[in-house]
Amino acid sequence: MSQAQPKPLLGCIADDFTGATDLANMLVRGGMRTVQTIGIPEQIPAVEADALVIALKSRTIPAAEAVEQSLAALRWLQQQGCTQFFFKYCSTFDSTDAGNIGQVTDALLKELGADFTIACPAFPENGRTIYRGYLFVADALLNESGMENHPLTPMTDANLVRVLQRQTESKVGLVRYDTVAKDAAAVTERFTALRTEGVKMAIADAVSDRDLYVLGEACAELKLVTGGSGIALGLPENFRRAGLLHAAGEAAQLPKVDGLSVVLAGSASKATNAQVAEWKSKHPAHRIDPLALARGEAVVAQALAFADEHIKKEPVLIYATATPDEVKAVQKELGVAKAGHLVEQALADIAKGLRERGVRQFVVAGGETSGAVVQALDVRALRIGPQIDPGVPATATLDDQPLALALKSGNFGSVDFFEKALRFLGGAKE
Ligand SMILES: Nc1ncnc2c1ncn2[C@@H]1O[C@H](COP(=O)(O)OP(=O)(O)OP(=O)(O)O)[C@@H](O)[C@H]1O
Ligand SMILES: O=C(O)[C@@H](O)C(=O)CO
Repeated sequence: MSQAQPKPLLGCIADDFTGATDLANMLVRGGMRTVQTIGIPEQIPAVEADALVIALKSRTIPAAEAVEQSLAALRWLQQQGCTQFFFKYCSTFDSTDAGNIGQVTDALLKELGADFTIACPAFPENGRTIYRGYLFVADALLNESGMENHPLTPMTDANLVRVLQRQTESKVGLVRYDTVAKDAAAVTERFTALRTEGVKMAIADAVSDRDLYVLGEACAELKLVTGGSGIALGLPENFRRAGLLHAAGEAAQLPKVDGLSVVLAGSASKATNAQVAEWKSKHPAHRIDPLALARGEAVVAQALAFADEHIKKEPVLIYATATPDEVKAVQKELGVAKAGHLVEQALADIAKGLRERGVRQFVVAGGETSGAVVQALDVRALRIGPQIDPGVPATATLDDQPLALALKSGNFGSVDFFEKALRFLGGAKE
């Protein structure tokens, strides 16, 4: 961004890569031209943007490191001229008692000299709603939704006030549904009351997009907003109302990217398991085995040899996706962190090998997995394009020879998502 260009308005810090594209997708839908960077960029992307989203990989690293990286990202965004800031985490509040949502929020508030923010992971379009502080995934409480089996951040308590309180010494409060059901003025009044009670962060109930628009409007004056992508629904309108957002026309245009295509899945979520099964019933697929990786077998070379047999004719899926029981068995043998790292590294190496073979369109399932893959592909920044499914846009790298990427959060996407995403990356509009 040169000095002559208008400054970005909203600066966002996301704790994982697919979460970043999810948020960017929401902002683009609201008419904000959005650029996502992979980590804090060394060079400023030379494009105009109303919102900047920095994708970190800080969800499951030690809290002190997550704080340090998030603060560095905040300072960079401040230097670019952003005036409001957003900390994006998962719509299923993925974290452990060790962090990192509470600690990062505390640090960002302090750095901004702010005394209050909300914490709202609700995303009704994808089935995440919050009532009386309890998070539901579709019809189930969070701790009965399958998220209790997550490989890295098992969620065993659906009461988000309790979950967040365990991650911070600041007082955590609640903006109840009865207030949100009124209007933005009632919510703002509640913010004031909570501040008086010494509350620094408040979980906000929301069961519909209407609630998110109300909350978004009430957040207009907050320096920091935290949550899932849903709470960003109402933010573009605040800038428009203030006469700051002039972007006209299409915020979601991408260059055309030709080349071979693949799907890489390292997510073990329910949705990804179903998507893998659907793909396998129709197309070539190859499974990578974490235990074979641990034994030092040539798993990457085998996967690339499989790809060589097929990719010139049709796209392939390479996956580590397994059932919760299979994942648990592997983790018992290798340890959670080692199992995750081995699989991520293998998929990252496979992605590099595939690019050398002419692959230009990558669909990647899983936030940690996407992080590993985009780092391996040396991706620096992404332009965000049209939505494929709620929470997942098509994207293209900001390079002379762009790659087309769809980075899917583990639990997002319809059962035929992989095929649909490849159609989008190939330039189709649906
Ligand atoms: N078969 C397996 N055994 C053990 N670990 C696995 C296996 N398959 C995947 N993993 C690991 O599980 C983790 C899944 O995390 P990832 O963030 O990629 O997916 P997700 O949690 O479903 O997605 P999101 O974070 O977007 O919700 C990764 O570290 C991955 O390497
Ligand atoms: O909010 C979500 O559910 C996703 O964007 C995500 O962060 C999953 O990793």
